[in-house]
This record gives sequence, structure tokens and C-alpha cells, in this order.
Amino acid sequence: MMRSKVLSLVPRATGVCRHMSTATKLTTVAVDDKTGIATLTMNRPPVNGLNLDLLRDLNQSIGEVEGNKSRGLILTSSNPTIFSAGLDILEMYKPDKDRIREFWTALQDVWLALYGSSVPTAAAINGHSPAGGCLLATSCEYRVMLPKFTIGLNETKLGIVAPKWFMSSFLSVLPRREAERALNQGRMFTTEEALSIGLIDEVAISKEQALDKCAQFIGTFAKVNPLARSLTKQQLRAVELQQLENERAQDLERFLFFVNQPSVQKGLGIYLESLKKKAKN
Ligand SMILES: CCCCCCCC/C=C\C/C=C/C(=O)SCCNC(=O)CCNC(=O)[C@H](O)C(C)(C)COP(=O)(O)OP(=O)(O)OC[C@H]1O[C@@H](n2cnc3c(N)ncnc32)[C@H](O)[C@@H]1OP(=O)(O)O
Repeated sequence: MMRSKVLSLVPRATGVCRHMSTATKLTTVAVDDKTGIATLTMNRPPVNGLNLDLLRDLNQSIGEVEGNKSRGLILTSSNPTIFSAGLDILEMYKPDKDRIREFWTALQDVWLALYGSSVPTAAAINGHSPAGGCLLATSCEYRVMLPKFTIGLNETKLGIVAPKWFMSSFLSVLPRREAERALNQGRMFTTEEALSIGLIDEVAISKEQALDKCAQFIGTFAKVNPLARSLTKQQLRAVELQQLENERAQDLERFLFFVNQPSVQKGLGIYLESLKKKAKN
């Protein structure tokens, strides 16, 4: 059955996959007709850096999945080695004063939409997932990761501070003691370490297997009343969601103040240079 504007038909392992009405370019949403599960794929080369445009497209795609009665949402990446490199540092380094406000507001929107999503969510982490990438993954209810990649909130290593709501997502997954230590250290975990600490739920040997495992997780809710499930999830997440809703304006001002500090700008510049040098070698 056609559930939205259909742009193309692509066969997948589980059923016929319909590409939904994503007029956007940096994300795609494909709904499996058999399972009813939507796969939201980030596609912003080279590293899925979360810039304003990708954040806007993510927002639109999450909204689309909420609106099209999908049974669940799987978040993944079209890049074979990177889930997301986190926030695009170019948005924060020597920023345009209007754009950076829109950027942070769009990031808040994405977190509120994903962490507060009414459908079951899972991340197929098919590559590295630092900082903002880890935020996206930990906003989902389940995580399956491929071997030999890294995940974590490395902000302190960059001389920046993860905002409270980044920490909320992290704390919804990890025990407090582990989360506190990892945040203070800015620690990046290998796939194997992430599994042993509980930061991810399963390891998969391929992206296809990761998507299948995420679909299996979403399938565990098949016999649960959808309204009861979604209200339960929302009650469990309400405190953190409400806190950001209440403090959005202050959170934005705190971010702007912090990111515009000369020492922070200097640190971001040095970090960007080191990434570029690494890329050249
Ligand atoms: C008191 C309360 C105050 C609150 C204030 C809040 C302030 C804090 C604000 C925000 C929190 C920040 C969150 C973040 O997400 S910051 C971003 C953190 N991300 C990283 O540290 C990842 C950096 N990247 C990497 O480690 C690697 O690139 C990789 C592992 C993701 C991929 O490696 P590889 O495949 O080898 O690719 P390259 O390194 O060669 O990179 C290719 C290309 O892409 C550029 N690039 C990589 N990451 C980023 C990025 N995050 N932003 C912008 N650009 C990036 C890299 O420079 C290369 O560019 P090129 O040389 O031009 O090709």
C-alpha cells in the first residue's frame, strides 16, 4: 500500500522499500512495506558533519517518520566508515552570528524530536560516532555497531563542554559512574569497549546485519499496545525533555557565550587544523 508520495521502489532484504517524500538531499527515509519500519539515512559527505542543513533535513525526516505511521525508526549513515563526525566544527569556528543561532536551535530540535520520538528508535552505527554522532545514537533506544569503530562524547578533549542534554542521553544508557568518568575524560570507546560497558547493545558484522538487528529490536514491540508503549517512553524521558524545553533560550545563550570565548575559538581552530593535517598525511 502506498503510504506517502512514492519517489522510487528499491528492493531490500525484508520487503519492498519505499522511498518517502524526502525532498531533502542530506537524509533519505525508506519505509519497508513488510515491517513498516523506516530507515533514516544521513548522507552528507565526507563525514556526516552535523551542519545546519543536515540538522534541518534530520528534523524534517524525523517529522516525516512520526507522521507516516511507521512502526519504528532506524538511524544510519550512507558512509561506510562514519556514522557521524558530530557537529560540523566549521559552524562553530568564526561563526556567522545569525546562522550559529539557527544551527544550535536546529540541534535542539533534532534532539527533542529524536529523544522524544513516539516510535521505537534504533541506531545502526556503521562507522565512527564521536560527540554529536554519539548524541544521535544515544538518543535512540537501541544501538547496534560494526566492529573496529569508535563512539563517545569527546568534547573535553576539544576544550569544549557537552551540554546537559547531551549528558542526559548518555546517562539514559550508561550507569552514572561510568558516564561521569567517560565525559570527564572525553573518552572514545572502541566497539568492543562500548559493548562491554553497555554503551551499545549489540555488534553486527555488516551494515545489513546491523539493520536487521535494529529491526528485530523494533519487532519486540509488535505485541505491545502502541499508545501504552509510547506514553511509557515519553513519561520516562519527560524530565530531560521538559528541562530543555523550559531552558531553550538560556541554553542557546550559554552556547553562544561559551563558543565565542577567544580561548574556545583558538582551540577549535587548532583542532580543525589538526584534522586537516591528518587528512593530508
Ligand atoms: C557550561 C556549559 C556550556 C555549554 C556550551 C556548549 C559548547 C559545546 C558545544 C558543542 C558540543 C560539540 C559537539 C561536537 O560534536 S564537536 C565535533 C566533534 N567531532 C570530532 O571530534 C570528530 C572529528 N573527526 C574525526 O575524528 C575524523 O574525521 C573521523 C574519525 C570522524 C573520520 O576520520 P577519516 O575518515 O580519517 O576522515 P578525516 O579525518 O580525514 O576527515 C575528512 C574531512 O572531514 C573534516 N572533518 C572531520 N570531522 C569534522 C567535523 N566534526 N567538523 C568539520 N569537519 C570535519 C576533516 O577536517 C577533513 O576535511 P578536509 O581536510 O577538508 O578533507
